Amino acid sequence: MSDKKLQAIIAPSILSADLSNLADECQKLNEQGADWLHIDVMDGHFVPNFTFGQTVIKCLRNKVKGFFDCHLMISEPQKWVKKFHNAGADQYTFHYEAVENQEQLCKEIKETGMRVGIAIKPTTQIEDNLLNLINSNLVDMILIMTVEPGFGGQKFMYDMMQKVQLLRSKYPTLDIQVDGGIVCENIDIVAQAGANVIVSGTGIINHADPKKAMAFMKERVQHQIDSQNN
Ligand SMILES: O=C(CO)[C@H](O)[C@H](O)COP(=O)(O)O
Ligand SMILES: [Fe+2]
Repeated sequence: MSDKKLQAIIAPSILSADLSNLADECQKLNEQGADWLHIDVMDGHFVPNFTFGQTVIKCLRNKVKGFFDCHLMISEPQKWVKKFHNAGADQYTFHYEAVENQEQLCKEIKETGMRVGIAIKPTTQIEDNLLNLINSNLVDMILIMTVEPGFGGQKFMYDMMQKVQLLRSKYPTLDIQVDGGIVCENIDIVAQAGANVIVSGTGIINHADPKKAMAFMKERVQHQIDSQNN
């Protein structure tokens, strides 16, 4: 992990897109400067909302290039690793709260070649077990939720920045993602806390100029990374 260089990554959440026209919407986001496409998978059980599953991702993969950053807000995420890999997912971010043996699941995801992400809800603290998983190099990214998972368009929770700061102080090159309520107006707060992977749904897609919003967010986050390293 130590020779890795931290990069600003902008990952618009397609949850806010016109879902009747998803492939075109994804292509448009790619052309407008998305680094990753953030795909929110919800099962109506782990969270009180439904979105799409691996069948939709497989269809998208046939038409859309780029990195599919899949955020699994589902119970029993261990049951879907191979299916999502076969569908074309590039990263499999499961919720820490949804599994008992996180280490085993990390290994199973790694074996497929997908990157491993672990998400934590606002009420979940960074406990020793999570740090041990990061220390074992089993985790590529930690997702600090800045809203309660389930819906787009919610209000950003400022107090989650303590978790981002804690992780960044311990792991200078770990990918730390933030997700929920992030807009151009609060990008400096997440950047200063140490997040480098930015998910934004309504903040980008409902912006008058999504290309400009992504470029602005990226510049602010990269500026913060560069100023920390100099
Ligand atoms: O995981 C999510 C919700 O659970 C979404 O990724 C997130 O809410 C993005 O939408 P917005 O930027 O509008 O808050
Ligand atoms: Fe998400």
